[in-house]
Amino acid sequence: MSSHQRTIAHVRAYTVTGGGADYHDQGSDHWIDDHIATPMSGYPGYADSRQSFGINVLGTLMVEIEADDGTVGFAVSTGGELGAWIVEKHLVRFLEGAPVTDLERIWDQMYRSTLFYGRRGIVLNTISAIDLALYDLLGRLRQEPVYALLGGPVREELSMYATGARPDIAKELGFLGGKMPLHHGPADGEEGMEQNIALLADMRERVGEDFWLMYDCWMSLDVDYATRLAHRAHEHGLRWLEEALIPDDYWGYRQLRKNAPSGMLITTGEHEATRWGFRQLLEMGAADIIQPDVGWCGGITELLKISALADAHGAMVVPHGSSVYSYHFVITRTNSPFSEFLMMHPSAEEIVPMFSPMLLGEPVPADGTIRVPDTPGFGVEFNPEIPRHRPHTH
Ligand SMILES: C[C@H](O)[C@H](O)CC(=O)C(=O)O
Ligand SMILES: [Mg+2]
Repeated sequence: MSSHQRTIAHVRAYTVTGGGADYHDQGSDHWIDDHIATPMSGYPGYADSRQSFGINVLGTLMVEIEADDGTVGFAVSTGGELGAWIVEKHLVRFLEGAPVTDLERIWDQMYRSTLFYGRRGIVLNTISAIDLALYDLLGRLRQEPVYALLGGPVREELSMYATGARPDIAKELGFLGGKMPLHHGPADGEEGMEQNIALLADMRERVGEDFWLMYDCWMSLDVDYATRLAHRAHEHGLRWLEEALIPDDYWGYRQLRKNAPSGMLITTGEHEATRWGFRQLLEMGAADIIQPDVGWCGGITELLKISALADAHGAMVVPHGSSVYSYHFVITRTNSPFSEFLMMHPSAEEIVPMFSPMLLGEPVPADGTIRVPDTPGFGVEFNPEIPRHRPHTH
């Protein structure tokens, strides 16, 4: 029986804690929670740690989809118990009993039926996890890697940049660039600005002229501060300024892109979702690179549409994080020339798998490049030693 005749027999949703898809869910000594500037930095009680305001409250959502022959596909995203509830109590009705190849219809029904409480955020994370699990299932049924389902690779391997506290070590490890978290925003005044510039200058000194350095501002700035930072950082060869403003401020991004020094790229989009959100960014000329997260923007089904839109607007698509779920996509797109690797080692000094310890078989960069697994589906298994919990059933 060929895969289009197979149907979905069971859908199950689990929660998992401790790193993985909710990569902010780390120990307190991790670089990812070390006084990073955020939209909450103006509130003194929440400036030192992102966990203090709840960045890790969601946890990981794991969705498992079983076909009528017993083949199981799965995916993980950020979403935890809320996501599990949306799967089991609401969206499962569009899946069970349907042909496993009904990706477009299932996506459309999930999106339309949740419009009254969804459109982005946790609902789109959940829709993404289901869509990714369906792609994994389809790949397993057809015995093909997901990249083959998407039209095949346009290059042999992925070139990676590293996100973390140590671009100097990322350079030694062969990455093409290093993106650091910004530690100070408007609430830290001019002294904070000087510290931001001093860290960049120190890193530039360590890595030399040609290595890419970027700042990830995680939605923490305003247009004035971001413009001043961009011009100061330009003197130290900052390649791009990422997510400087809150995601809803499309007008601010448009202004910032106009204000930025020539040659500096303005990037954003990891907290944006769907073709309509990205249409807004692209039509307003708000970013040089868009950075959808395939686990949050609507899954592969939606990312294909976002990517086509970006291509027509002359913008690059460099997805945020997301490990294998991004890799299988990026390898098939000419307008996604490189990819992100989040350094999840606590001090960013060593390479560990991005969704560690949740996935088995997750590829890691060697000399700054990743070869995308050619095993069926996304090519990873859920680590059976990690406890998972099914909080709701249907
Ligand atoms: C480092 C950033 O603050 C965030 O944790 C990750 C991110 O935005 C990115 O990888 O991009
Ligand atoms: Mg970012």
